[in-house]
Amino acid sequence: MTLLEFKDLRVTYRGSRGRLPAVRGVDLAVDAGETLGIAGESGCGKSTLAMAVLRLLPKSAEVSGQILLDGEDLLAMGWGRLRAVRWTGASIVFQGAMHSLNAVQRIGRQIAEPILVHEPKTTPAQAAKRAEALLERVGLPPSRARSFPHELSGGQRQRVMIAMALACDPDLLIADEATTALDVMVQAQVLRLISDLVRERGVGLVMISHDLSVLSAVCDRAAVMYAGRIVEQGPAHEVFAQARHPYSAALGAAFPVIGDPAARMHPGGLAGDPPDPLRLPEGCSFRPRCAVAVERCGAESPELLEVGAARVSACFVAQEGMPVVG
Ligand SMILES: Nc1ncnc2c1ncn2[C@@H]1O[C@H](COP(=O)(O)OP(=O)(O)OP(=O)(O)O)[C@@H](O)[C@H]1O
Repeated sequence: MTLLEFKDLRVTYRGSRGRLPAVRGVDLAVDAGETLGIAGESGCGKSTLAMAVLRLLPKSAEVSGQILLDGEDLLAMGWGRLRAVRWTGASIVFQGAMHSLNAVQRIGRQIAEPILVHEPKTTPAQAAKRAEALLERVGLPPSRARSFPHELSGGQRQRVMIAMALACDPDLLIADEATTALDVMVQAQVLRLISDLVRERGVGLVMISHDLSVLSAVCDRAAVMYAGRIVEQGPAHEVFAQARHPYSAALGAAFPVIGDPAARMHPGGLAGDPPDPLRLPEGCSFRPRCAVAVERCGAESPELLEVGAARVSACFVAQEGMPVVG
């Protein structure tokens, strides 16, 4: 059953330099209990997509299309309904979310707060008990409920944010670079924790990262974004190990998993910079950085089309069945 669906989502920021198209027509679906990774370099529109789900974008953002959560359009609903959906329907953990904890409030109280707001029949004692159980589930001693944020390490605070995001049993969790600010060892532990928790609770997960190898380790499916569009989508390990778009291949090579034989399949890496969204090139947006571009790529923008079982790619070369690594 489809849990979350983006239908032709477009987000344009109005600014002093003009209108900046950050998301340019994204169609994407996540099933209940499924884990979807979204990969791409900085600036490709991943966070804009994530923020759009809970309507957290700044006023300068013009949004069109639909974002359906359980069939209900989040972009069309009133603020009252939206407040009810936040935390219970969908919740989000940001990069560096640990800095958004309230410095002068105990951890347990902060985790209990969304429970008390969204479940008015719950007593403060019951909410406190649930907060302790959640702390335990994210690998922290329940006694930490009495701690203040400054008494915890960065990794522990990020675990608290995950506990808080899951406090009201949402159907969907969005993790936007949720482990990027942590050191590598802690990153791996927190990633495993998120993946265990969503599977055990049947929560749908959208995990956003610039690192395709991270997503391939955690997610069922992966979508790769470039210049505001999805350019490839498929089973996560396949997108990483056998990319069907030259950008995914380069992204996979830029962050190879040490010791993974798949890492050797993509020589090269990621040279050059993504295009300025205000001055996108003619034809395919990736063409200026692409080693396998053909003449047509400079004239036409490729659609996202099927290139194999459960695989889609917006690349003319892949659509012709040719190798995407030069
Ligand atoms: N509030 C804003 N006003 C104007 N432009 C913005 C705003 N937020 C983001 N942008 C621009 O929109 C584009 C997409 O940004 P976004 O943050 O969604 O990308 P991202 O892939 O999440 O990158 P990062 O990983 O660096 O956050 C970029 O060109 C960015 O400069």
